[in-house]
Amino acid sequence: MPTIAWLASQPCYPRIYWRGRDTQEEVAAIGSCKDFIFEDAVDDNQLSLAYQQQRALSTNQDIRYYGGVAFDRDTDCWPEYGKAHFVLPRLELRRSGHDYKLVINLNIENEEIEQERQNALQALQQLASPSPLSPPNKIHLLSRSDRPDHRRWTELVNQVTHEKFIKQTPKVVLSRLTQLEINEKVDPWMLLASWQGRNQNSFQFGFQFSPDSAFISCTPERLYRRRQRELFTEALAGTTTRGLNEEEDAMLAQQLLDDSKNSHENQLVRKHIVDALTPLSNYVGADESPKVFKLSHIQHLHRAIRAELKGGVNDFQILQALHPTPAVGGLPKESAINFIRQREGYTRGWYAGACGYFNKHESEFAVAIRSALIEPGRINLFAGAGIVSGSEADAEWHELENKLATILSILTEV
Ligand SMILES: C=C(O[C@H]1C=CC=C(C(=O)O)[C@@H]1O)C(=O)O
Ligand SMILES: [Mg+2]
Repeated sequence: MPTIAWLASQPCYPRIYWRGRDTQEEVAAIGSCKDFIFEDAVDDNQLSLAYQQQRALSTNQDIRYYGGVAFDRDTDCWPEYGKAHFVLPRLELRRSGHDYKLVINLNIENEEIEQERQNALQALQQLASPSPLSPPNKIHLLSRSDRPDHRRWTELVNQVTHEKFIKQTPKVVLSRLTQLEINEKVDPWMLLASWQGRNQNSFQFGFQFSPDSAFISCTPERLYRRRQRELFTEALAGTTTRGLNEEEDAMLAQQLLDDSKNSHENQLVRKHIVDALTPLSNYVGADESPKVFKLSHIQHLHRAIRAELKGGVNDFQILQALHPTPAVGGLPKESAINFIRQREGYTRGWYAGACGYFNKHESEFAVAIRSALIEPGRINLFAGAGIVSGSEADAEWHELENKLATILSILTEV
């Protein structure tokens, strides 16, 4: 039985799913032992403080807090998701290859231990036997709307690429919300399982805090993975489509590698990440030349980056330094984010946020792009594109479409 089907069969919330990109591990978590939601603006220092307090309560090395941080913590947020939301799950099923481990968390901070033991037992007794996920149905689309629409998108791209603006702000990653109105029920876990089938080399995760809303993502992009003091991150930016045959595919990949606009898009991310990590690290190394990262409908430029962190550097300093990277925000960070905040015309919420987990020895976060927010009667899809000098509005609009191609091909007849 796939772990994701087990998760979808359980009657409790939150339901959380996490699968790393190149780790063999998969996690399904249900219920919460502790829940930390930040509805008001919260910076990394406040998050760090809350985390240190939690960490001081237990010496258990296995404890993980799963959750996410919104793209922009200074604007409105989605209800339930907040500006940041982390959960110490009640139960976790962790699979590593053929090994399964069931983790049960008890919160004995305020509760009587006997009461908390009862709560945990109850959660175990409530576990339902899993049933297979039903095969995906194509949705009947009532309508589709895009925000910004094509006309507004063109204006925005022209504003960013205007000589005067781009001199000060060389990159802004503009994005679009595509809303699909439907009148049937879509199972987010079924959708995520199908998405996972198409892009095995991506992260897959989902957060469902209540029955009516789920945020799922099948993203290729790692924000960072930390093992003790070793840090892995990357510059993933620059995009083209896949070819219809091997020859065409290789030609497109070569064109992507040779293209100056796409190279620039990627270089800016690489340079920024290296600069941001340097004060926190004893060593930072990044690929000189990019490689091509292939997904089912598109291919990206990719540079791997590795750092040896200085002693005492914590996850929140890493988050602060990296998030949002110029692969989803822009450069300089503040001016790009201001532009997005003022002009994009919708709330990104957790789209392009950072989702993953904290643990004492190893933490991992993905960048929540290629994502969807599933609500009753509506599927919200998100796509962004890095606007730099040389960007053309129509080509970038097309890039947004290409980024939605996989999920749209699962949802609708194409
Ligand atoms: C912001 C997104 O993609 C980023 C990641 C890879 C390539 C990108 C690009 O070529 O523009 C974007 O920077 C998205 O998919 O929503
Ligand atoms: Mg691009």
